[in-house]
Amino acid sequence: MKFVDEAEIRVEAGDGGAGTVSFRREKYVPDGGPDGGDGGDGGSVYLVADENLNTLIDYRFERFHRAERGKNGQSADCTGRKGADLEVKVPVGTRATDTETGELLGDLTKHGQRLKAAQGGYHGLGNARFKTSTNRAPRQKTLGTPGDVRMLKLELMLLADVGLLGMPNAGKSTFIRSVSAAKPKVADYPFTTLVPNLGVVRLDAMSSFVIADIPGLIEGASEGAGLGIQFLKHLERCRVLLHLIDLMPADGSDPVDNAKAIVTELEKYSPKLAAKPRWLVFNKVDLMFEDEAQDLCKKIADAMNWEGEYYSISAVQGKNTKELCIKVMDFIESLPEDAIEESDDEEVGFKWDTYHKETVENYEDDDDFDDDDDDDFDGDDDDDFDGDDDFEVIYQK
Ligand SMILES: Nc1nc2c(ncn2[C@@H]2O[C@H](COP(=O)(O)OP(=O)(O)OP(=O)(O)O)[C@@H](O)[C@H]2O)c(=O)[nH]1
Ligand SMILES: [Mg+2]
Repeated sequence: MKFVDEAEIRVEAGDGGAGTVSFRREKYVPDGGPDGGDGGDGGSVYLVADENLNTLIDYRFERFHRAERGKNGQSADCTGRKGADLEVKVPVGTRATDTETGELLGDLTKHGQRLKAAQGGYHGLGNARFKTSTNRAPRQKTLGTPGDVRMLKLELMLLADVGLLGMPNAGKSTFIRSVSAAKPKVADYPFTTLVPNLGVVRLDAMSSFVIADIPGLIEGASEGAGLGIQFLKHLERCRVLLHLIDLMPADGSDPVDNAKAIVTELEKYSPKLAAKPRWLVFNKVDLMFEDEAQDLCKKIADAMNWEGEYYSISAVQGKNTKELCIKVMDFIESLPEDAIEESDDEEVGFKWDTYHKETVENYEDDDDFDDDDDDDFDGDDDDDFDGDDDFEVIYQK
């Protein structure tokens, strides 16, 4: 399953600093010559691929990125300092496009790869540069050129490594909430989840995987019951499926029947999908005593003639969930690289969880997006030819 994560950002390179007009003024040096220094170049903005990042979500909040402006030249032939470059870190796999021209800037495919997204302005010249034999006291200077300003679309294709499968209310969304930062809605009625959700499970700085939560399946889904099987197509590219089974369904249904129904629907949908590595995950062990739960899990697995892996967890209490994720990670890492199928599958609109959505909405609501009250960064007053600081600006620290 391919999820598309995307964000639109504005990058502004720094303007070049202006040259200055100045004359040497010193005791006992009458009519000192011109000594106005050049300005410094403006800083450029670079996109840098960083394998520690998994998503572009942060760039939905931090939308404006500006490199430092070059300082103006000063008297006594002092050249202005160059503006610092700004590095915008993005996950490996990010593609950047200029939204105005549609130009593809490039794909960042390797850790550490740098892509210049906006060129800094060139410095202006000070009056010392204009001194000639005929003009000993030039009053010319030039301004620096403005830095590039671009709107960029960043896109990241994410491949879900793990897919969650199960009846409504099995606890799929609860599970993804407990193991990742994703916060899809959880409720005790069927079909709470209506669109796929994605979570990134991070075990440590070096290992993480992407997990997809899809709406529940019910018996007859292949004939259109419930929400049907349309969402199963999102699991086709996963490397392992976790089939969640509610040990004690609130509607009194039999967990064995429920589990078998899911397998039947899966087979009807696609034998290929049904043949994928699939593990049974018995959920809600907190509802009974430990040994009772273990007996029941075994009973269900036997009734299904299950010979593969099975685990028991409590998604709500986070019991055994970490252990399960470690097993999943080990399994994924043990697969040969070429087991990853490339697909030109249609893209799936990516839904971040409600938590992120609400945060974005609140952010937009409180309307201080173009508040420039904290603009004390522009202390260097003179020749600041872009007076339009209507944006929240992220500065290089
Ligand atoms: N006791 C207990 N309840 C759980 C556990 N996991 C989930 N639940 C409850 O089961 C109900 C359904 O959970 P969801 O996570 O929404 O289930 P789902 O599989 O995502 O359901 P759909 O989105 O409708 O397909 C909620 O009331 C959860 O609080 C668990 O480990 N123990
Ligand atoms: Mg759900």
